Amino acid sequence: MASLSTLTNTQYYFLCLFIWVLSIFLLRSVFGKPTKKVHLPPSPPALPLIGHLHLLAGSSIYKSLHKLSLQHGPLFCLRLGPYRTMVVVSSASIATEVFKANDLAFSNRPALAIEDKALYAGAGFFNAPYGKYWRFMKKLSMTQLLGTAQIEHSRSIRREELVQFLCKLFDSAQRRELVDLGTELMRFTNNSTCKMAMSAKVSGDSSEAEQIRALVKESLQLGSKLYLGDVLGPFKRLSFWMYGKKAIDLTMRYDAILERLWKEHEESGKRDNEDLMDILIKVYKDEKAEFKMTRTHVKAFLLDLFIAGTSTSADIIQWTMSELINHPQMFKKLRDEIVSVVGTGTRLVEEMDVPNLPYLQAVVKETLRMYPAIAVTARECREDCKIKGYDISQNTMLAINLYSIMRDPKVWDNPNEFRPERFLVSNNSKVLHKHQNHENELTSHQSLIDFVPFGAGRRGCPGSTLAYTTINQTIAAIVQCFDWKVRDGGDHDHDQAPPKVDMEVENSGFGLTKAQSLVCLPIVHFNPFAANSM
Ligand code: HEM
Repeated sequence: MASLSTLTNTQYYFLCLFIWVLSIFLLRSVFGKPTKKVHLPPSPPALPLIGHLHLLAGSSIYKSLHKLSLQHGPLFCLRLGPYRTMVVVSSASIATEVFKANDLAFSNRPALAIEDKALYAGAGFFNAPYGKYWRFMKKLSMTQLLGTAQIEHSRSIRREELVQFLCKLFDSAQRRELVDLGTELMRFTNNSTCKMAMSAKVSGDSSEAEQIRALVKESLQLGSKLYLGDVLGPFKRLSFWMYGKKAIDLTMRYDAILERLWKEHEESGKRDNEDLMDILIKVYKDEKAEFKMTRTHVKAFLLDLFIAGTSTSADIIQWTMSELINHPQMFKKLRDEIVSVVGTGTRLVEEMDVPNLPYLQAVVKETLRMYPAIAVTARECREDCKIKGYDISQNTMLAINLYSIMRDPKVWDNPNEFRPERFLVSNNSKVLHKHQNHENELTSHQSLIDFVPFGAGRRGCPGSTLAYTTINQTIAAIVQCFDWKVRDGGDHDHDQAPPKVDMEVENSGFGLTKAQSLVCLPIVHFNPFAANSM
């Protein structure tokens, strides 16, 4: 008989269905029907027991929710099985009400189905309930771990890894070899994060970074199944029965790497180049710290950083390069801008050049708008509240569709068109819009929250500055150094337009991932590592 952990998705769905049938009758017979009358947001017709779950099957969650919002409006309500209600937000004006007036009420996240048992779930920061631990870690993240000083401090690590990445591309270019840019970018962002976080080895047979890359990939796959287990309501811990062994095995492998690195950090004593693990160990040992972190808290936080920060940045760089290859005039405009700041044939573009490259920043923002790496963010309501006059009760799950908000035609002209200029004050301007959010006035004193690739409010992404830093410089360097030719089978007629990058999106998961990795040929335009160029 197949072990429970090897159940296919279909078998898993049927098992869930069976458990609902059983549990609904048990619970209804014990507790009866709720009596309180609430004014809920509109809702599509539901099926018995499963509610609206069938409407979410077969496609990426953001796509299914976006489609439903076109029929049912920017605020609607879905029933996920008999126990869970999910309210879906799909417009900038409602998101503004959530993130501004009700930010505190929506500052919890739904808990994972196997909480406390694996993946350090109970101790993680990403899923931590709003409370003493989350507030302590948020402050630590913003002031030390992911703050500007630490980002500055780790600049040389990012540059070293970027040079390694570019050298690989120069190598392929010399051999006229196609490069799988998607895979190489994932390796690059992972290596950078591993080194910045805990000075991990990124090359050789025992590369810790390679092991972590594999673990992060497995965690992401498992994570989406564990979130599904949430619809089992009071029985959600049963999903531990199905995926618990896998999750524990994964945690143990990750734990072994971290414990080894922790020991190395303690043995090496005080170091000049403090990484995140050094800072976390210091806080862990600090008897006077506002919150007493456990060893598990430290490890869980580092795991969160890897899961939240590596594939997201790699995906955005890959989408940006795909759009630039498909829009040669934008590629040229960006390269001209870089040359105007850095000069020709002198040096590699650096992080410090980015503030002088507004078009680069606009290109990256436009990619983040069109291809959010996390397309839907989930929150949970901490207390009864109202949105647009509708009742949202405590524990209701809130799905904020960042994709829909950033494609809202009421706010964005031609939202499906890639047009970086929209982020500049005027078409040929060299000035970016001042605020992160696109400037639209809701009232004279309340601006609309409509640019949300990193979410918003207190649970917004604490890694956005690091992400912008990595993405901007990497794109600038790739454009400065290489021209790109898309794989075309070699028989391409030179009178025709060059082949385009396939922009299809993978039909699963929480974000917009490219269905096909970007495979193309780098052609050297400028090599800053050639003699006398650095
Ligand atoms: C392009 C890159 C990235 C994107 C698009 C992105 C996007 C997001 C989004 C949408 C959220 C949820 C926000 C919300 O609920 O309002 C989030 C949360 C988070 N992100 Fe990022 N992120 C990126 C990079 C990073 C990096 C580099 C790190 C750290 C190294 C990071 C760490 C986190 C953490 C820890 C949270 C949880 C925050 C909390 O619950 O309080 N992210 N991110």
